[in-house]
Amino acid sequence: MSIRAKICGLSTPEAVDAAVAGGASHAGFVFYPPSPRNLTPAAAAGLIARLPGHVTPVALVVDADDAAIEAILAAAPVKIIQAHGRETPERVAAIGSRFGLPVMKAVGIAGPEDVAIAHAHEVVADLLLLDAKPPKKGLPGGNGLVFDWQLIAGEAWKKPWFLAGGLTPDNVTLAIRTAGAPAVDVSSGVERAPGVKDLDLIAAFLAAVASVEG
Ligand SMILES: O=C(O)c1ccccc1NCC(=O)[C@H](O)[C@H](O)COP(=O)(O)O
Repeated sequence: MSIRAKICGLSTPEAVDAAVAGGASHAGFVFYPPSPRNLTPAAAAGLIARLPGHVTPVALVVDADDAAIEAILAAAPVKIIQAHGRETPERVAAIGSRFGLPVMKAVGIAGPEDVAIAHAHEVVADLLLLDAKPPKKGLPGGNGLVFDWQLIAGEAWKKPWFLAGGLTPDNVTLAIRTAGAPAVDVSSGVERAPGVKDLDLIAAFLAAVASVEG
């Protein structure tokens, strides 16, 4: 089976089209005002309209309350909610049942204790995204930081999962092989400046992923 790839933090039609052309399975849209990749729900809706049916639109939120998620869903027809803050398993379950959409819980991994936290989340989350732990100050994700893939090598997961954190066209092949990842997620590694996607890097990343035997 081929490795799936999500390009996150898309904010222009050109970048969306490059993700689709390169074979991305998921397209991520950030709804978090401090981020350089933040979008309004209306702007995201315009970008989602460009996606063919086989590319799944994902809304990335950070500790969002129900009203904020409602406002996103009222305008933007996303199919997965990516919870990328400090959401507890209880909050992840509540988001899923309130909005009737799959929830992908992002968990920062820096040590074995974080792997245990990810396993606690897989009981309620529909998907997991295993990412680098963010710095104490700054954005809770999208920082281009790599974590030690050996921490999850050989780990068995009950839910579908994505490997994230500092992936690039140059390291994604080794990352997939080391972590045994069935899917990957990238943002900074396909940018030429924070929030500015590079179309050639998107193509190179997706070509590297496609070249890995699943
Ligand atoms: O991208 C952001 O600005 C962002 C803001 C707040 C929380 C998460 C954010 N991004 C997460 C991602 O883009 C990805 O899901 C993933 O963490 C990969 O990021 P990167 O290391 O930049 O490839």
